[in-house]
Amino acid sequence: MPVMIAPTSLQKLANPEGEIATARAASACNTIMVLSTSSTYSLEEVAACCDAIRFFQLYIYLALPELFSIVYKRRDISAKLVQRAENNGYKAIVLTVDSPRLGRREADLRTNEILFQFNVIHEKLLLMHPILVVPPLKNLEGLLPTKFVSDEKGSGLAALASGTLDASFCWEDITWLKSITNLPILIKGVLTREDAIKALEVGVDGMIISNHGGRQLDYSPATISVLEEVLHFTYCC
Ligand SMILES: Cc1cc2nc3c(=O)[nH]c(=O)nc-3n(C[C@H](O)[C@H](O)[C@H](O)COP(=O)(O)O)c2cc1C
Repeated sequence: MPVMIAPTSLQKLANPEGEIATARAASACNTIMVLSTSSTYSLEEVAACCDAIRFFQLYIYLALPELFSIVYKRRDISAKLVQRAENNGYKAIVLTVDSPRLGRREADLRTNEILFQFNVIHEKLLLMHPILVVPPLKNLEGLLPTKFVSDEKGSGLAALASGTLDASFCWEDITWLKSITNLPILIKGVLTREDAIKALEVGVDGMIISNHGGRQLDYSPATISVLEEVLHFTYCC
């Protein structure tokens, strides 16, 4: 069965129905939908609007450093998301492991985008900074502070990611993830044979070979060029 990954909140800028439209299309085409943590419709809303088989894509969170002087891990946030996915009939967790940091977003740097709104949209700010204002990330309402303001320069999106995503998440943490859910766990972002071996050792149920669109780490190999290496290994096991 084909799998469709709904890319996130930015989708809503192109289509006001965002992931709801993707979910309906997935139902109609008998396709599995993977809903992003960062979706603009909540995982409950998406579950209520379609009978497609749905997986939930998970990021692992930190507290925002702007509001807490010490950065600390917020596994509780990820755990709550996993619980909600389970309660709402999602059939697997897709753990994204390839974007501990965002890439150098040159378009953001060029436009000197200075402000990024997290969970809040102010019309006035939209007029001042029409380049990128991300719509509210509904899955995180009540779990993370609602407002995030980036540094004066650079990509607000990259600042948000480095301030909220836990770049220290490692193989041992998959044991933790497995301990909090009975859902199968897929990891998204495997690109090497070594990582595929490690993934099986820690007990993941599936892998998505991906370089996140080639837009995070510089010099990531093209997915097609590593496919054979990873698949060959998997078939051999
Ligand atoms: C606008 C946009 C938003 C994305 N958001 C997410 C996301 O929230 N979570 C995620 O795991 N991947 C996200 N991705 C990456 C895609 O899921 C996917 O990995 C990428 O388009 C490359 O496709 P591939 O994985 O088939 O190589 C996003 C991609 C784009 C273009």
